Amino acid sequence: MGQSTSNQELRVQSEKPRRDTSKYNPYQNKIVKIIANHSIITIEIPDDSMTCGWLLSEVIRHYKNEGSIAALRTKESLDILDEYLLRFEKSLKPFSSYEMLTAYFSEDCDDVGIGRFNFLKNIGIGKYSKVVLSRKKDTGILYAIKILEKQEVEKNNRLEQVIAERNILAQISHPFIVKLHWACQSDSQFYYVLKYLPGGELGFHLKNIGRFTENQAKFYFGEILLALEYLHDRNIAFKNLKPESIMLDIDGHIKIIDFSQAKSSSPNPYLFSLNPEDQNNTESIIDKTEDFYKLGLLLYEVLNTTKLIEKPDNSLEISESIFPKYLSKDVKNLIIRLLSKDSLGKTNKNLEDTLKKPNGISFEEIKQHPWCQGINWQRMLKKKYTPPFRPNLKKSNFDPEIMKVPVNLDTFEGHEEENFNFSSESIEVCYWNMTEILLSDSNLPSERTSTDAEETFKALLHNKSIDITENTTKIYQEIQSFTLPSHNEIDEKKGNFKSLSPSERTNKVSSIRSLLKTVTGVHKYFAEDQRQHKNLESLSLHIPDLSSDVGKMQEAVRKKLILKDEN
Ligand SMILES: Nc1ncnc2c1ncn2[C@@H]1O[C@H](COP(=O)(O)OP(=O)(O)OP(=O)(O)O)[C@@H](O)[C@H]1O
Repeated sequence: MGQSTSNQELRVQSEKPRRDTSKYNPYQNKIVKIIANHSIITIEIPDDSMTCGWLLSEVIRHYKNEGSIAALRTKESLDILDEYLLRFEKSLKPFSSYEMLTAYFSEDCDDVGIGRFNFLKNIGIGKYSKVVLSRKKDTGILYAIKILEKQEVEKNNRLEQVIAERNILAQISHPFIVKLHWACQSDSQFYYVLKYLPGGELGFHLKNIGRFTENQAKFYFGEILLALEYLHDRNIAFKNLKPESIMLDIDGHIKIIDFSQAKSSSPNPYLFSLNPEDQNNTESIIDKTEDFYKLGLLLYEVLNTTKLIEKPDNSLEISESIFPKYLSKDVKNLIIRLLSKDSLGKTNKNLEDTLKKPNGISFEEIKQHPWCQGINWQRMLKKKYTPPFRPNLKKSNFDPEIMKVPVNLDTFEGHEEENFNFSSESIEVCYWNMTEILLSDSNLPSERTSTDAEETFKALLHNKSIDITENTTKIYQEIQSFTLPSHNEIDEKKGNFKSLSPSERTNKVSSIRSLLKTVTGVHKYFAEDQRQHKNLESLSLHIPDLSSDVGKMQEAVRKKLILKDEN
């Protein structure tokens, strides 16, 4: 390592990307200062296209002291901006000049359980659980950890439901549903390690705003409907739809959380006999009907300043008078259709019809309903519509009272509850493997098939609110078709690299690289970029153990970016 720089201020002019200097550039370069141990690193941001990934890589490149920087965070630990800094593809625009940030140093951790995390603060208190914002010690990534007391679970006879919640979350992957990364346990608690959603509850924003306009409500309704459709297609009933179970991600798109009431029935209801007496089937229809009904209540609630209250017999009085005058005829009609509890085939002729249209309305009918005209459902699924509301990046979206409650946790590892522990790492390892293949110059031999990977990255890139972990399932599928063919197969394999001419190959590799640069925010990764920067030399990359999480990918990117000692 070079000479010690502690207690010294490092002032580093970052290499600016090539641009046409003949044109006048009125942009005033922003300065960001990063406290790393006892030194301060000053980075000049050349322009607004620079990303959080780029900033992190610059800081790592310039830091020469002990320790490995894993992430950046705000000085005052503002949770939403801390999460923003971890999303590599995000622009540095929201940061003002002379912003002061702090480096987070990777902590070694051999623990395989909940000890891998540092608990930061309470962000939610539910009926059965508390939710704590936590940072993974090695990667610096933030997660929301939902914690349930085993004693309480037992007392309320909820073990079956707790395991069901874990099983359901482990098998699903959808842009509008929270992702479960790990499930683990101690002697006294269960933990679900979930993706952290810094935008707060929809209910929290609804309270602040009062009510949504029909257009705003349509956006949320559409994203929720797609999540419900995905669940019902897999025979999962959510059963817990309310503004508090819908959270906003950093861009304002929704994610459904809280599967504490969810129920999963037979994988295929049509495998059941069509006997209306069939207990399971009937229950499954009722559960799904409940989702439509609650969707109706939710739509009413977000458009009004009040909730619809059920009578003691659980019925609702539905008439024109319950609707305020400003609502359109179409939305009133849709709410009434959704609130109809006519689910058990009273009007449907047989059970098969009922299964397709659980409460007299099907997903297709809702999508075709006049109020939903104009929604392009494919666009909606790809998050192409701009959210009506973007969470404030400068202030927390969580209840300050809850955050004041101190975090007090027992982390003793204890006996295993069968079927509880879970890890999404295998999927992430595949993501890592693929990234490694694409990143490594020497590892791009002719026999690799690049098309699937390229398509994946393209798809990721087109989705503006790209979220690396959210796309891991898709990437997992892609990696399956990205296996290295045996030598005998190489020549026969159509579409592989070998079948491309040298110039086609170069084009393909360079397009994959440019996609990857955009995705990771790391712009000076490859040898050809590095040649332009004398100081930058790629270190040979050796990651002995790939059985870790996506953070390894970041670590590898960082390692490659470490500057060779200038002396
Ligand atoms: N992934 C997440 N990111 C950020 N905050 C979250 C996340 N998951 C939950 N929370 C916060 O924690 C609160 C409680 O979580 P959740 O609703 O899952 O718990 P619960 O005990 O099942 O609650 P309920 O009382 O609704 O049954 C949520 O309302 C939300 O504010």
